[in-house]
Amino acid sequence: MRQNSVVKQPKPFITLKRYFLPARVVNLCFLIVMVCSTMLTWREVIVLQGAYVTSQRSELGNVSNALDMQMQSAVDRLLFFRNSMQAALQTPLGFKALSSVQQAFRLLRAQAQWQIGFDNTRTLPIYGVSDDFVNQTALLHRDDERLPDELTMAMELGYLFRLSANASMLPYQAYYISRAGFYISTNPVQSEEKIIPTYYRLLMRPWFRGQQQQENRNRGVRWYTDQAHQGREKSGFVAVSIPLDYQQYWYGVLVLSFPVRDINRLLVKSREGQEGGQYLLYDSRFNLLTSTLKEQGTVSGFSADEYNLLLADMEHDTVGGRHLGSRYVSWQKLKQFGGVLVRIHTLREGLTGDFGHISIALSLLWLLFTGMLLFSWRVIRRMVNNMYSMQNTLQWQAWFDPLTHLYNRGAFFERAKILSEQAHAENLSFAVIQLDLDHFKSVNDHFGHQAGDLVISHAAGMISNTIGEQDVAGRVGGEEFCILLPGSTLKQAVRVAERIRARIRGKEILVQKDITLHITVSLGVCDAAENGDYDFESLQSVADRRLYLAKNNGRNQVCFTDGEPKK
Ligand SMILES: Nc1nc2c(ncn2[C@@H]2O[C@H](COP(=O)(O)OP(=O)(O)OP(=O)(O)O)[C@@H](O)[C@H]2O)c(=O)[nH]1
Repeated sequence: MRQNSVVKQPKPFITLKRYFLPARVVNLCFLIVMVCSTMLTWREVIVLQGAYVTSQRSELGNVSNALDMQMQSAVDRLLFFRNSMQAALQTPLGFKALSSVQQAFRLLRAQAQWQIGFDNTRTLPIYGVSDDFVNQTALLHRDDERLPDELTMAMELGYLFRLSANASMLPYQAYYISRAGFYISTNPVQSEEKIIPTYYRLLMRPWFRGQQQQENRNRGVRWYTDQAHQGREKSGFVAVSIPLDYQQYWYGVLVLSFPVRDINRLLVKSREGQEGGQYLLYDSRFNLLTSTLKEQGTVSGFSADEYNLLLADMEHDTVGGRHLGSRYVSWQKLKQFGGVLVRIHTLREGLTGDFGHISIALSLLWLLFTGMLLFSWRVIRRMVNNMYSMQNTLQWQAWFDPLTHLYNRGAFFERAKILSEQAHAENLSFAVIQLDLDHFKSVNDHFGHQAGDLVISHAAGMISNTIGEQDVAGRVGGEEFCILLPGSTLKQAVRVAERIRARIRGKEILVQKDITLHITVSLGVCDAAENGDYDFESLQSVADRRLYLAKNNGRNQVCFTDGEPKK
């Protein structure tokens, strides 16, 4: 017997209702809100991350542009010096003072080391070595014809070196190293015995050796770098040099050298005003030149794997960045000497900066929102579940009788109307059984109301178990039941009624401790075919009339005619 609904609903609607249970709808809504809020927060995080990366690159860009500018101006100066020197060689000045330099040289040239300190407030001293030193050293050559002009040119250059003395952010040392066994420098020697070692060291530098004809065929500007080794920080440099040639003769080399320690100072200074971050400067082969890390000069700042990852990135781009563990590493190739400036920003630095504060606030907001969402989801889920079960209970109570679990009178009549109309429309037979417990009052009177209830519910159980799937039973009065049998003829309905009567009669009901009862029922049966009338109320009144015929005739029997009932 189907008892789930009085009014039949279309199948798709029932399926939809099953899937869209209120609890499921609540789950779905909250899930959508949570996914959307998480996606929105995630989007914010991505935008924030983009802004962070941009800020890192811009900080790095500022420093690397400053470095590049310093080095570009060094190149400009170098070219200016070279052109001035060529002009000086072409048109030597005829000042008397300058010719005294040549005289001084003639007197000193045989000495192991010498210095011509002429007009030191205007120009720079010339430091030199002996003829023997020059003769014994490959690459050096003292050409007596060219020497006078070169010496006066050197004095003029000293004047220019002084004029352009360092006012720049990045100090440099300027040198002219002549192949004729002398040099001038903005970095004066402390004592005369240092002239030979200094000159020798300058000759050994790649910036000098690298300017030989076969090494630098187009005779242009060349950059050279040397790492600052541990404990020998002073030795590191980034230098730009150019050969001085005139009338196909290689006179010497002009060099502007940036000591690594000064570059380091510039990098340390650049960090001021920035939100943390450390800088590492690498040469074109990605060897560390200097870094602002504490362990400066001793570490590259990266593990071998990280180092290789960065190298791979740098193969194709001139600027980039990536997260390495908890650090963000941005890098930019410098235009001037092929070096790479790297900025490392740690998570700790990031968290204490603006982006960190915004990220923390964003995460906390998301956590708060999600927490509140989950909390309200639990509350609403519980409320919806309670309301749903309450609604089901109320609905059940509106349709069903709590004692027998059969349709109550109102719901049964509604259902009966629908089923009788359906049977009529489909021209099906339609039978009705009206049933009443016999002498039920005496059960109440003898054994109490509770025992009476027990008897009623037992009788209802037996009715339910006896009727077919398509049949519908309802409790239409205190101990009165009605059964609809759509598709059953009168004969079939009488057989069902008989079965019910026999079963109830045969059942021993325990009403009190040690007390059992046998009860009987009287039944009236009719069907629509008898009068061709499908109106349920008419059918029920016929069945009721026959029920009373059965009662009058002695009870415990089925009556299906309006004449003499049949026992
Ligand atoms: N225990 C109990 N008794 C009920 C309930 N509803 C109605 N009754 C009682 O059922 C009895 C019906 O008695 P009557 O209508 O006089 O009929 P009867 O005693 O069954 O006798 P006949 O129908 O003539 O065989 C009344 O005493 C009602 O109080 C119920 O829900 N529980």
